[in-house]
Amino acid sequence: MTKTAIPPILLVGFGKMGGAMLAGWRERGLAPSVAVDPQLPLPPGPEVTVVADAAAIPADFAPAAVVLAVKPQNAAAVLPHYARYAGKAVMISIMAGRTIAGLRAVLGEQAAVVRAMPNTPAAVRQGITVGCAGPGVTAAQRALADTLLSAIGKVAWIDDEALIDAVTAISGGGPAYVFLLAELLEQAAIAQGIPADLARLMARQTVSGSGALLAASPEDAAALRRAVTSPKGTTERALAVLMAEDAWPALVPRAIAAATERSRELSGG
Ligand SMILES: NC(=O)C1=CN([C@@H]2O[C@H](COP(=O)(O)OP(=O)(O)OC[C@H]3O[C@@H](n4cnc5c(N)ncnc54)[C@H](OP(=O)(O)O)[C@@H]3O)[C@@H](O)[C@H]2O)C=CC1
Ligand SMILES: O=C(O)[C@@H]1CCC=N1
Repeated sequence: MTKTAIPPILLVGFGKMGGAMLAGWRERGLAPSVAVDPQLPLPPGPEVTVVADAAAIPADFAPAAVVLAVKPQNAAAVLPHYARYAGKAVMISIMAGRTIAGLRAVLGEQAAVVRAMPNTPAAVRQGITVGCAGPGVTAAQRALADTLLSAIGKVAWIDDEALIDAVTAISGGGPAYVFLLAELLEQAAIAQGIPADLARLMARQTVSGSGALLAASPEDAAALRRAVTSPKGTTERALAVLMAEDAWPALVPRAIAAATERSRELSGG
């Protein structure tokens, strides 16, 4: 018998993030669901009916949750087609920047909206999602959202919606910064004369192995960093470059501030 831990979902936008969430839900056991995307990507499996637009959703389909995973710039055009589910299903938006008030202005005041910010490790159920429940979200709806989001990784809830812009910058986009590090390590290895295949393996395994160690260890990140850094050794030399005042300690906060500001800009446009 198929395990269905996840109730029927209507997934609107089946791109990189929506697709990653769907992969996580399917692995967990997904009740028959519908995904809408004009791209009609590869059939994702028998439990998901893929349709090109809202008009093609079976009339009798009654989702427990509608997950809005289109680009924020498409929200104004796409959302009105889903207002008919508001008041019945909990509406879970993962769109960067789009506020609960802005979503309810389009979906109707009866819409129970959860604004959530996941990340792509959801595809392997290693994501982190931070959620914020809007007005009218019942305890049962919040519990349902928690079930859905827990199926793709860790979940935290906050009351102050304004913090979601910074969440977007840190954990929403964070995987990109980690993947950039893997790219740069690989390139630096090649520049030092290491064969490309080995450079790729070393970079990937160093990033994923460090992540696994961080996840498994009770130590904080700084302690794990110090454990690598032998006094007067090689790592110390590299960290002197990376931790210089104008290097990562300045660049990372600047990058996060830029992304946070962009999330705020996306609230309206
Ligand atoms: N990527 C990430 O790591 C994260 C993304 N997010 C948020 O998730 C959302 C999606 O991002 P992402 O997956 O990267 O973007 P994608 O462009 O990969 O996915 C969005 C998908 O929605 C499709 N789409 C466009 N119009 C409609 C429509 N009318 N109905 C249904 N689907 C439609 C797009 O098709 P087409 O290409 O033709 O437009 C595309 O396939 C964004 O709001 C983003 O802010 C949140 C956290 C992390
Ligand atoms: O780059 C973006 O706008 C989205 C939100 C967080 C990750 N990707």
